[in-house]
Order: sequence, then structure tokens, then C-alpha cells
Amino acid sequence: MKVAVTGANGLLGGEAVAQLAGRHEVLAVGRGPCRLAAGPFAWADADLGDGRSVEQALRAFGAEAVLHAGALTDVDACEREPEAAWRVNVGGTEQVARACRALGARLVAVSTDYVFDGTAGPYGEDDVPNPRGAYARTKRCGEEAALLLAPDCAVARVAVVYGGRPGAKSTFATQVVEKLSRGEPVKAFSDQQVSTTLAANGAAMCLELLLKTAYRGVLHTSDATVLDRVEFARRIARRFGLGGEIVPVKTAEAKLLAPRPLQGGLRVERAATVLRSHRPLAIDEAMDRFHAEWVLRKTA
Ligand SMILES: NC(=O)C1=CN([C@@H]2O[C@H](COP(=O)(O)OP(=O)(O)OC[C@H]3O[C@@H](n4cnc5c(N)ncnc54)[C@H](O)[C@@H]3O)[C@@H](O)[C@H]2O)C=CC1
Repeated sequence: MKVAVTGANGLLGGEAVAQLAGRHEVLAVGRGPCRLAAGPFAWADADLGDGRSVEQALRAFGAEAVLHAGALTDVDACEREPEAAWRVNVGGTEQVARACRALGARLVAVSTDYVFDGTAGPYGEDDVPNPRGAYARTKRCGEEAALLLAPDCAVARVAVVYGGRPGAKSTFATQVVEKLSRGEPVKAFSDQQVSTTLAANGAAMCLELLLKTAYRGVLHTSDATVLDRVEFARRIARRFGLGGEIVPVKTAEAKLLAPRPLQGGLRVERAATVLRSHRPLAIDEAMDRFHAEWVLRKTA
């Protein structure tokens, strides 16, 4: 099958390409040069923000299924530059959805727990979004555009993505490992209740949703455990056998530009009924896999 992945240089998209390569005919779509390890896939340098180039790349490839994982994901940068966030996260999703409609392709568009305001989480798929901040609003509009424009579409929401794949970008989770390993303290928000998503398992759930189901609408595809960020950091430290100080801080003290949902998190019971081969991981299982990825990365 011809499968395309946007955001292929990103954490989730890169995992998806690695899992698809060799099993399907794969087009990896990203901005600029490919930063993935070489493999049996084609690369398209296309800009989600320019109105047409991703749409053209998907059409030229003749995609039969598309995982749309590309986005501007820096929430504070989106707050500073809301027009750029709109161009990429809404306009880019529209491009992808238009291409899918023209090609009759199935689409899974990746979205976020930030579509909720974080006053009453964890949230289920049927809870009503109330995005706060530019990133959150553009992701919610992107969800609506995807579901409206692409007839065969599911939206997969993830949260706090992390992973240890070689070359994967730095995240809160990798910073916890690196700082504690160096004997430095780690600051973590004590008042943000979140879900987390091991990128490899999130990508696997998204791909199963894309290729093995006919599910339409929203599905939550994060890890299964809801916890605060201090506890997340402690779980990482424990699994990696790292001592050191985890310093709880309040979100308001950090004076971040974009609002953060405080009582957030995703309920994932539905994923366990929709998906057969992959399921949301409980935190201990996710930590085992993250640790195994890290060991491989260090020996690669
Ligand atoms: N990183 C996180 O903690 C979370 C991510 N998500 C969502 O998950 C999806 C995947 O995110 P990640 O892989 O974690 O983020 P990432 O930031 O690692 O990957 C996003 C990719 O999109 C690409 N991109 C940005 N602007 C582009 C443009 N104009 N044209 C083409 N490509 C462009 C980036 O280069 C990057 O490779 C996104 O839809 C994101 O909104 C949802 C919740 C949390």
C-alpha cells in the first residue's frame, strides 16, 4: 500500500516511517532534508505552511493512506507567532485533507490533549474541547478541517510525546535522564496533570488506526496512565536507576507565554476497544520500553 507520513523528521512521524519502511511503499514528508536513518522510503521536502506543496507531493505519490503528524508543536512559539501556527496547523492540515479527498485516501490526523482547557481532565473523546492559546486553537481547527474535508478520517490525540530513538529530539523525558545522569537537579511542574505518549507506541496505534480499522472520528492514543509531571519524572528516575533531585515547581512561577491545561490528561478506554494489536501502555510498561530504547541509543 502507498502510505505517506507528514512530520517525518519529528518524534512521532519518524517512528511511523521506521515502522512502515519495508512493509509498505512509503513517502516521508518533511521540511528540508531528511534527518532519518536511511531506509526503504522516498523523501519529499514540502512545506505545510505554503498552501500547496504538501498537497502536490501527496497527489504525485498517489497516497492511499496518510498519517499527518507534521505541525508547529512549540506552544510558546505558536503564541508568539499565531499566524505561522495557523498557516501550518490549520492550512497544512487542510492541504493534507484536500489531497486525501481527491485521492480517496484514508487519513489519520494527529492532534493533542491541549484542545481541552484542563479544568476537568482526564477527558474522553466525547468531551467538548475548549482550546486556550494559539497552538491549542489551531490544533482544534485542524481537527475540524480534517474531519470535515476528508471523508475517511480519524483524529488521533496524543499528549507529552517522548522517546529514545537515536536522533530523536530532546523532550522533557530525555532531559530528565540527561540532567539526573549529570547530577543536575530537574525542575518539574507539580500542578500539571497529564497523559504521556511513548512515541513508538503512539505511532504504532496511529498506524493501526490508519491501516487496520475503518474507525472515523476522534480516538485518544496516548499512554494509559494519568499523572503529574513530578511523578512522571520520578518514574523515569526510578526506571533508569537515577538518584538526584526533582524539584517541584508551579506552572504560574515559570511565566510561560501560552496557557497550559492543568487538570488535563486523556481517557483511553476506547482505544482498547477499537485497536487489536496495540494498546495504550501503563506507565511501568512504557518506562521499560523507553529504557530499552535508551540503552539501544547509547550503544548504537
Ligand atoms: N510533542 C508533543 O508533546 C505533542 C505532540 N502532539 C502532536 O503530535 C504530532 C506529532 O508531534 P511530534 O512528532 O511530537 O512533534 P515534532 O515537533 O517532533 O514534529 C513535528 C514535525 O513537523 C514538522 N513541521 C513543522 N512545520 C512544518 C512545515 N511548515 N512544513 C512541513 N513540516 C513542518 C517539523 O519539522 C517536525 O519535524 C503533532 O501533530 C503534534 O501537534 C500532541 C500532543 C503533544
